[in-house]
Amino acid sequence: MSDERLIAALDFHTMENVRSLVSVLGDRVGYYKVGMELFYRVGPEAVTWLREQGKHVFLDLKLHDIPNTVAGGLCSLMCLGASMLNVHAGGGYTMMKTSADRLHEEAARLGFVCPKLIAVTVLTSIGQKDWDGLGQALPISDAVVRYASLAKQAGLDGVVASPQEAALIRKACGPDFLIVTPGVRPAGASTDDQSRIATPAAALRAGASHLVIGRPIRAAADPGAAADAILKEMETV
Ligand SMILES: O=c1ccn([C@@H]2O[C@H](COP(=O)(O)O)[C@@H](O)[C@H]2O)c(=O)[nH]1
Repeated sequence: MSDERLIAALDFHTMENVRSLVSVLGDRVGYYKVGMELFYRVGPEAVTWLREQGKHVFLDLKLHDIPNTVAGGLCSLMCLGASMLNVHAGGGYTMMKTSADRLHEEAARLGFVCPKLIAVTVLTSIGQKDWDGLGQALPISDAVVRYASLAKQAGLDGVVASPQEAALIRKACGPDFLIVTPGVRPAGASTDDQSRIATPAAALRAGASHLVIGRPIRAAADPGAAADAILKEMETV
């Protein structure tokens, strides 16, 4: 059976690819991530089709705009039935608070189950060189914890962060806060464009609640076997 701590990223641009991978993975995976590549090409069908297959969906569109615009966008996306939506914490406390408040109000008004709302802290592709180029004053890990604490104060359910910051976030934000970690790579796998990475077991041990894994499964010669190996490693934690 599936382990709902594993979220498989469907970074495809056709539904044919989606249907094929979901069929190969079968009951192993119950939670999928729909991101920009798929949603911008295919649209809402990507989410509604997965929901019809009984899968949970993290709709990872990383909204980043002024408070009213992000809140309105989230209320529109909520109608698709995803279990989790996200915004960029860099939009600030007011944007996150307005978003969380409006999403809860709209869900109550429509009688929907409110999706979890999480905030992207510092992208897992950002390494020290990129960070320095942005002229940031704080170390990456301090900035991530600061964003996570702001997200919690604003009423969000959790954050997206690298597994390397999971332990610090867990300490700062408590046991119920969602810590969704991309940048997860089985030992020896290609890092691709990710910078702040850890293995599945290390991410869970550090306190991640969910692991987002794309290419290590999707691009494997045998995606079913790759998912089985990851799930087996996750079972050890
Ligand atoms: O900081 C972030 C936020 C989101 N992502 C997304 O997660 C997956 C990771 O895919 P891999 O193939 O396992 O690298 C991808 O869809 C990203 O958009 C992230 O990597 N980092």
